[in-house]
Amino acid sequence: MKALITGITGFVGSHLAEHLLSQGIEVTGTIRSHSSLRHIRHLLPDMRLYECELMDPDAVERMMTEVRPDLIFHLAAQSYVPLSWESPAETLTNNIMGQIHLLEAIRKLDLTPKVLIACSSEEYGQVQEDEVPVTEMNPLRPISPYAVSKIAQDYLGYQYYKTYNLHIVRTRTFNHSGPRRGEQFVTSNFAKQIAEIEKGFKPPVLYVGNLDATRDFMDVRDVVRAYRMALDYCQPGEIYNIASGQGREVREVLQVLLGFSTVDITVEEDKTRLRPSDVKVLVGDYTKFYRQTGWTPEISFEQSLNDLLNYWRHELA
Ligand SMILES: C[C@H]1O[C@H](OP(=O)(O)OP(=O)(O)OC[C@H]2O[C@@H](n3cnc4c(=O)[nH]c(N)nc43)[C@H](O)[C@@H]2O)[C@@H](O)[C@@H](O)C1=O
Repeated sequence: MKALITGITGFVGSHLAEHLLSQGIEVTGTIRSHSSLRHIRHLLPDMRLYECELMDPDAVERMMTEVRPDLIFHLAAQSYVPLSWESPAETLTNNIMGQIHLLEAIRKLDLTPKVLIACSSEEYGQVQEDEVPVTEMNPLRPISPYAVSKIAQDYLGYQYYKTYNLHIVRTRTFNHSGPRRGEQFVTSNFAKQIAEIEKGFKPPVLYVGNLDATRDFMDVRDVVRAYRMALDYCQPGEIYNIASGQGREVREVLQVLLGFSTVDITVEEDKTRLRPSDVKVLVGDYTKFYRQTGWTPEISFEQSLNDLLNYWRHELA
C-alpha cells in the first residue's frame, strides 16, 4: 500500500507520516525546493520525498505518473487564518489551484486512489450559539479568505466525485495541536512564550489576543488516526466533521498552560493579535464520523498541551 502526503513537512504531515509508517504503509511526500525538513528528518531513512510544486500542473502530473499512490492525503495549504487577510489572493490561489492540479492529474492519468481532502471547521464561520455543536448540515458562513479557500477545496472534492467518480473523502477538522505545532497558532504561541520565559530568554510577560473565542481542540495524533480511518471506512463524496465535541475558551488554553509553568507570568493583551473578524464559537458534532469509523479522540486537552509545552522546552534547550 502506497500513500502520498502533500504537505508532509508540516505539523500534521509529519505526524501522519509517522502514523502510516508505523502501520507498514509505504510513504512518499511532496516537498518544495525551500521546504524545511526539520519535522521529518527522523523519518527520512524510511520514506521517499519528491520535489514537486503543486502550483505547477506539469510537475504534479510527472510526480503522479511516477508515484501512482493508492492513498492520497492532501494536506498542503496556507493554513494560518490571519495571513489570509494579509494575502487573500495568495491563500486562495495556493489552496485551490494546488488541489485542482492534483485532482486533474488523477483524472487525466486514470488513477484510482482514495483521496482525503483536509477541509476545516473554519468553513462554518459565524456559527450561532444555538447551532453548537455543529453538524455537517450547518450553513457555511465564512468570515476569512482562508475559510473561503477551504470551502472551495471542499466543494471541488465533491464536484470531482460527482463528475468523475473519484474516491474523495472530505473532512472538516476542528482545531488541533500537539508537539511541532507552528508557533503562530494560539496553543503553540502561548506554550513557546512560556518556555522562553522559563529559560530567561524574555521577560515574564505573555502576550495574547482574543481570549473569548471558543474552539474545539484535539491532539494531532488523534487527528492523523482519524485521517487513515477516513480512507479505510468513509463513503466517497461525503463530508465528515472530525472534532472532540468539547468547546474550550482560548482563556482556558492559557490557564492550563500557565498551570504547567514553573515561573510567575503576567498576561497582557497585544492588540496586533486581534483579527478583523474572529469566529466566536466552533464546536463540532462528530457523530457521523464516529458511526462510520468508531473513532473517538483519546488524548486529553491537558495532555496535549503538556506535550506541546515540553516540546518547546526541549526545542529551546
Ligand atoms: C480549524 C482551524 O484551526 C486553526 O485556525 P484558528 O482557529 O484561527 O487557530 P489559531 O490557533 O490561530 O487561533 C485560535 C483562536 O485563538 C485566538 N487567539 C488569541 N490569542 C491568540 C494569539 O496570540 N495567537 C493566535 N494565533 N490566536 C490567538 C484567535 O483569535 C482564535 O480565535 C488553523 O489550524 C486553521 O488552519 C484551521 O483550519
